[in-house]
Amino acid sequence: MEGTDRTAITVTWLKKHRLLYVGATRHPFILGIRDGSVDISSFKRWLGQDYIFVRAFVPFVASVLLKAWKESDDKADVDVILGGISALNDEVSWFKNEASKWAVALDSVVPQQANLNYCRFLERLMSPEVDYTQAITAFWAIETVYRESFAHCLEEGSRTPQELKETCQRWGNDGFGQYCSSLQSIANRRLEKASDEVVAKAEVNLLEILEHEVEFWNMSRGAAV
Ligand SMILES: Cc1ncc(CN)c(N)n1
Repeated sequence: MEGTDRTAITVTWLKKHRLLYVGATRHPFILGIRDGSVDISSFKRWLGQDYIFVRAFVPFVASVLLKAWKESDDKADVDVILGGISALNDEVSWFKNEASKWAVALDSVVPQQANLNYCRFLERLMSPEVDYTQAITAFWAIETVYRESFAHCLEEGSRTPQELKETCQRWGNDGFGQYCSSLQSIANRRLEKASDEVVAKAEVNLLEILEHEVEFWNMSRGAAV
């Protein structure tokens, strides 16, 4: 059907790796927020650790912007990524506010191993050997896990506690959903034109991202790291 992209590569991947995707987006930590059973100390641990992650995410997104500017076949990509950087700027301020609300001392949070591993992976993705197609696909995947996870906490039937709703809105709102769709369209467009080697690498990166996301949620729940 004209205008309908039935074979978008990212959609095929999410079906192929459904179990892992569901593991990353329907993790017990998220389900605990959604049904109200979440342990607030877990939430606070997640908050402190995610602040560290987001700070490491900023240079990664800046590297994606640079690659888009140099390599993209569509100038509009830079605008979408710039919007992401602007949202990240708000996100950093939000973390600081939220941390003071919950009495989490961000300066004394020590990054846990799962966080360090994920940040190291981001650094690998920043390397010049990783091309724009791989970088934008990874960017889409990382944002989408949060979008899908937190949107689930706001869907009908959820019993998310009032004091956690704003957190869920941050990534679960429709605007963030639109932004993730824009990233997905860019990723699909690039993947369709990419070599088999780049497509294969991007798929491996997606799997690694989903694994890191699961580990990140595990860490928040206080699992051994
Ligand atoms: C671990 C993690 N993954 C994704 C996001 C979304 N920016 C985040 N803040 N933290």
